[in-house]
Amino acid sequence: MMDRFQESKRLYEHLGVDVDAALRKLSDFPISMHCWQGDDVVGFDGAGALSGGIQTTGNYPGRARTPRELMEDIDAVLALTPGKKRLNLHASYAVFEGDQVDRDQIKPEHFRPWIEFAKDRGLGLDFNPTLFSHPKAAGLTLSHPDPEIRKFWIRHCQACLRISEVFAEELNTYCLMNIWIPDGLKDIPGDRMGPRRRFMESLDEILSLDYDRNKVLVALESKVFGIGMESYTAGSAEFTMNYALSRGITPLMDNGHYHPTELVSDKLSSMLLFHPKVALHVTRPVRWDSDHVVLFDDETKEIAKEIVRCDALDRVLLGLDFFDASINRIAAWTIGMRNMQKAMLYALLMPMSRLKEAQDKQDFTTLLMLNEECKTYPFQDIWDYYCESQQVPVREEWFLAVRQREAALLRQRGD
Ligand SMILES: C[C@H](O)[C@H](O)[C@@H](O)C(=O)CO
Ligand SMILES: [Mn+2]
Repeated sequence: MMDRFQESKRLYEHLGVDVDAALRKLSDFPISMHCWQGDDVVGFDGAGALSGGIQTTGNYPGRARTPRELMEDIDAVLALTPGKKRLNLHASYAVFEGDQVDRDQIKPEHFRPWIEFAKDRGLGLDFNPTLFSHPKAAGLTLSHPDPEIRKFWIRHCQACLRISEVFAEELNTYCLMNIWIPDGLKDIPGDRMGPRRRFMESLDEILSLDYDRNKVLVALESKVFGIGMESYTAGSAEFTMNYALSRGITPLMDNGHYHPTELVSDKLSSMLLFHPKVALHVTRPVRWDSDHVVLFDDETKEIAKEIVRCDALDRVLLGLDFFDASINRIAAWTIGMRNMQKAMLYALLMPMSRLKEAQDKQDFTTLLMLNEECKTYPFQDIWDYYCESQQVPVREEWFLAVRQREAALLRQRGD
């Protein structure tokens, strides 16, 4: 492998790319791994059916049912994925060793197993209040006309701020706490301003808590529609971008949350001009916000290229967000995590300064030629070398480990 790597490295260097620097940057760039692919976004607080206009489809056997099973599955994926990782939790994954409490009463102690899990693996923890799959989330939450419902979810989000602070303190890294609400309407609204004003006021109350803004980065995730809320969402892109900019929190773009012809890769540079940090949920929408497994496809590569072109590896907080229950969940996670790393490496191996120079000179012929020729450079040799250097399986060898584990897993967990 080393001979192929050295030969391919020379080709990239001839193109003007510093391969060693690319590998170093890649190994330092964290991907936040979403916990919810492992159990179909069910969680452990008895939430029951997934609500909020999102859906997991499929019923492949072996879903993780307990914190221990989910942690085992996360470990299985970590062993197959190169690079730096963080773990992204939802509040509904609280572990109640004593009496269970409602979501507005959760405390850091309810996440102690996760803190120890992350500490033992050198992982940072990111966090999400869970404003769905709950009796008080039957439609609207932070934008609800009933002040008691709003106050419940405000208390929940403030409880999550305290938990996020403890995550950051104990793991000695920031915690990104991302707020997404499902609030929307199935059909044409009679009042678009009211819910958005209430949402804004609820967020202001949440952020009035004296939390450590150096440790906890609050993000706000937009959405354009959901199942059962096709006609209106309170947290539209315009709302979340303006709220985040005006309050100094972090906007989060999920590339499944826009109209089909809109591309997050095209939005990122604009956001980076006005925000110190931008958070992402990289996913794959198919016909709708279907949360398919991330592919090594053009848009995933283009998002990665924009992060590199904008020199924003320390300003873009990248997490994955997909949940596919139709295939082996460990394989789904591993494919998505490895593909995001591949896309970042692919971008880091692009001759960005030459592409920019060609564009600035309006030499669009060279620009097109370079973009196209780069597609057939020996990326695979560099990727294989990277996996080997990160002590993870090369090419499809990771799949053997998944299949070997699956048989025992299915005997233990059944359907
Ligand atoms: C589980 C996540 O909070 C959820 O997927 C959210 O990020 C989203 O994208 C909803 O469509
Ligand atoms: Mn998302």
